[in-house]
Formats: sequence, C-alpha cells, structure tokens
Amino acid sequence: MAALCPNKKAPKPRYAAVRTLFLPGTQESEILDSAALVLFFPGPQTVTGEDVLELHVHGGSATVKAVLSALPRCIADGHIRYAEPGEFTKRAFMNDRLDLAQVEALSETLAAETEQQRRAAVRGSSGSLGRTYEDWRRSLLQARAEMEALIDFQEDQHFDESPASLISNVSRQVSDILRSIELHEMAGQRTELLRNGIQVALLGPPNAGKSSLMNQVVGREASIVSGESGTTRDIIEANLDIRGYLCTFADTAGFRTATTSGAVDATYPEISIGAVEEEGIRRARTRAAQSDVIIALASVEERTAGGYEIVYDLETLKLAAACPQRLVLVNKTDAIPKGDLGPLVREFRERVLKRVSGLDDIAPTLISCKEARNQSSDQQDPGGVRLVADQLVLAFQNMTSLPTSLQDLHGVTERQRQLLAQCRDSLEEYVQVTENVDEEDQEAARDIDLTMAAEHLRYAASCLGRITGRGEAGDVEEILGVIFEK
Ligand SMILES: Nc1nc2c(ncn2[C@@H]2O[C@H](COP(=O)(O)OP(=O)(O)OP(=O)(O)O)[C@@H](O)[C@H]2O)c(=O)[nH]1
Repeated sequence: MAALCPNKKAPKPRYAAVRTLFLPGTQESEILDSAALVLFFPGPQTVTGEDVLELHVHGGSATVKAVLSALPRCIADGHIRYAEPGEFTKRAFMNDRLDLAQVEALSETLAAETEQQRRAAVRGSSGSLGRTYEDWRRSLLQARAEMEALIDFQEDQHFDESPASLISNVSRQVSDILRSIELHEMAGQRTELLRNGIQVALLGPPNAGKSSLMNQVVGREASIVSGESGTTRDIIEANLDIRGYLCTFADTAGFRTATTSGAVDATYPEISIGAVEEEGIRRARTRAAQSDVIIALASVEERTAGGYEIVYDLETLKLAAACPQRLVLVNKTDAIPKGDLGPLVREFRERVLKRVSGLDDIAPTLISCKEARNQSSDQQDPGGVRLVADQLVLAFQNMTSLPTSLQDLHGVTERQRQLLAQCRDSLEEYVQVTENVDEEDQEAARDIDLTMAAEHLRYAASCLGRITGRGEAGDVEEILGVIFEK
C-alpha cells in the first residue's frame, strides 16, 4: 500500500479511504488512478484468514491493467501472481475459515441455475453440517480410543469401566448416529433431484398432443435452462426451469397400443410397426421406468362414424400408475362441444381409469394445447397449462421438500451422501460385531472381537473426516484435489 501511495498513512482497517495511486518508484509523478477506493482487512478475521487489501479503481480496462502491472513493483522480489481458480476458497479452508462442506456449498451456489438449487446451496453454507459431522467424528474417535484402551488394559483391575458397559454405551451413540445418517442420506437424495433435475416423461398414443404440451409448458410456464438435445430420434429432451425447479422433460415416441374409452377390454389390433418405431417405443418404456414423474396424455378425437371418443394408451396409463408421482391429462378438449365433454370424461374414468389399479380415484386434468396456443396471454389459464404446471410443482415439492427443522440438510452433496453411506456401512458392521452385548452381560462382552469393533469405528470416523476435510492427512490432499479441480 505504501508503495502505491507513498505519502499517505495506511487506511484504517475495515474503513474505505480514497487515495491517489501512483506508479511505484516514480516519486509520485505518474498517477495510476486519481481517486481509488482502498480497503484493508487484517487477518485472521478475513475471508481467507490472511491480510486482504482491496483496490477499487476506475472501471476502464486500461486503468485496471496499469494498476495490475504496477503491483509487482510494490514488493522487493517482484514475485507476484494471479490466484489459481478457487485459490481464495482453498486458502480459506487451509486457514480454518471454511470447512469442506461450506466449500462445496459455495461451489453449488456458483453452479446454481434455478431458484431451488440456489436455496439448497445456501443451506449448506452455514457450516452447521460440517459441525455436525465433526461432532460425530470426534465422538466415534473417542469411542474407538476407549475401546483400544480396553483392549490394552482389559486385565487391569483398575480399569474402571466394564467391557459390557463401555460397549453398550458406544452402541447407543452408534445407533443415534445411524438414525441421523439415514435422515441425511434421505435429504441428500432429495437435494440431488433439485441439483440434477427431476425427470419428467410425457407418454401417450401418437398425436395426443405431447409435443404441443411440451411447447406450451416451455412457452408459458417454464424457461429452457440449457439447449434442447435430442437424445435419440425418438426422445426429445429439454431442461426446463419450472418455478425454480429444474426438470428434464422428455417427449417420447407415441405408443401404438392406442384404444378408446369404449373399448377397454378390446384386444389390441395387430399393428405392424417399423423397426425404428419399435426401438422408439422401447426407449420410451425405458425412459418411463427411469422417470420421477410421468405425465400420461390421452386426447379427445372425433369418430369417423360420428361422435367423440377419448383415445388413450393402456400401457402408458399403467406405467403412470406405477410411478409415485403421475398426472393423467386429457387434451384437445376444444374439439368437442362443451356439453358432451363431461359425459365423455366420466365414461373414461368409469371404464378405463377405475380399472387401472393406482389410477382408480384419479380425476384427469382437462387441457387444450390449441386454446393455450391461440389465446392471449392475459387470460387466466388458457387451455389449462398453468394447472398442469401447478400440479407438476406440487409433485416436485412432494419429492424434494424437507421439514423446517431439517432444512440445513438440503446442503448435503452427492459426495457427502456417498461418504455417509460408507460411514453407515461401517457402523452397521460395528453393530453386527457387538449386537449381543447388553450392560449386564459381561460374558457376551468377553466374546466380542474388540479389535474389529474399534476398526469399524475408525473407518466410520475417517469417512466423516473426508466430508469435512479434517480427516487423516493423506485423505485431505486427495479430497482437496477432487473438490478444487472444479
Ligand atoms: N384440436 C386440437 N388439436 C391439437 C391439440 N393439441 C395438439 N393438437 C394437434 O394434434 C396433432 C398432434 O399433435 P402433437 O403435439 O404433434 O402430438 P404428439 O403426441 O406429439 O404426436 P406424436 O409425436 O406423433 O406422438 C397436431 O396436428 C396438433 O396441432 C389441441 O389441444 N386441440
């Protein structure tokens, strides 16, 4: 600082001061910026734990470049360099200002594309997850140390805790941690849906209006987050942001087992389909099986012989029934006189939906992609597309929400979840080794393989250490590589 503004006193820590910056070594003859704002933050109470000097200079790139190139002249050996990507965060971690769970939360915050992803990421930044894992780790290490002491001094008369009581105390702690880990893993799975996107499959017979619905949802209720990608000729995917939820919408090939509401018991006509179409349907089935939400679409069609029918596909309805979150929609409600729609939909419920186990009490949502397309956007809910979005958001909330008391668990990342699973495995093995011991049962306690039990505790603690980065030295280097390379 003294080199840049030689005849001025250093700014008061944490206060902004206006200073003229000079090119060092020019006896104040060459001005770099005539009114820069300078702020000095002395360590260790800074973001990195080290001293930080902030220079706020005027915004032209020439000024910025001049100041940056003047910096090497400020120190004797002239050695100065730009920070590596993520280096400030890494230093914050090294200086104990952040734990690894917070570092990961920061990386999730930077990567967040939707509101729900941002909220989940912010939850992880409080440091409470890291503190919880560190508490668990310490108590497991303590338990392990006591167990090892027991191995070494078991024969010592002065050892004041009996093996049975030590083992049952530790087992109680282990059961508490196991119960909490289950909650954390569940929360991690839910948060993964927010991060990676909820998979939504649109299924139905050909021509039901699947592509039209997808276009309407994108046009009215969602924005495309990243470009549409055709994964195959038959499944078109788009990553959508629907009210803050990232979801991947998959428009699939139409299933050819279409029938009508009047013919639920009919055997399907043998339809010859080409190999490409067959492959499309096979992929649509696979996609349905992997989806978190299924939308089964049917449509109102005019009969050639006169009158109207609802064309649906039984297989897609059954696939929807098997999925915990599903919507059944009837499209093209504009195609039928208003008075005829009610009876037709009632017949569809009675003769079709009530016979598909899982859909028996479902009322289909009536939509018209045509009305949604044609009507002006100031109408309340043209064609019912907003209602579909409402129902989807409700399904998304069901799949991802956590009770208020567990909100911080939204910060559990996939890496942490995997380590928690490993920790759980070890603790379960500990439980197996020690399961027959209760406080009074000295006999059973003597038969326990204490070395094995202690080893399971050590491994469980090391998994937790890998989460916070406070584990064994070799581990930490490896973890830092994984996290900071992002
Ligand atoms: N009257 C009416 N026609 C519609 C509606 N929605 C879609 N259509 C028409 O139905 C036809 C099929 O629509 P698509 O959206 O291509 O149907 P799809 O289910 O994607 O068809 P496939 O890709 O063959 O499986 C098109 O001619 C649409 O214009 C609607 O709400 N009302």
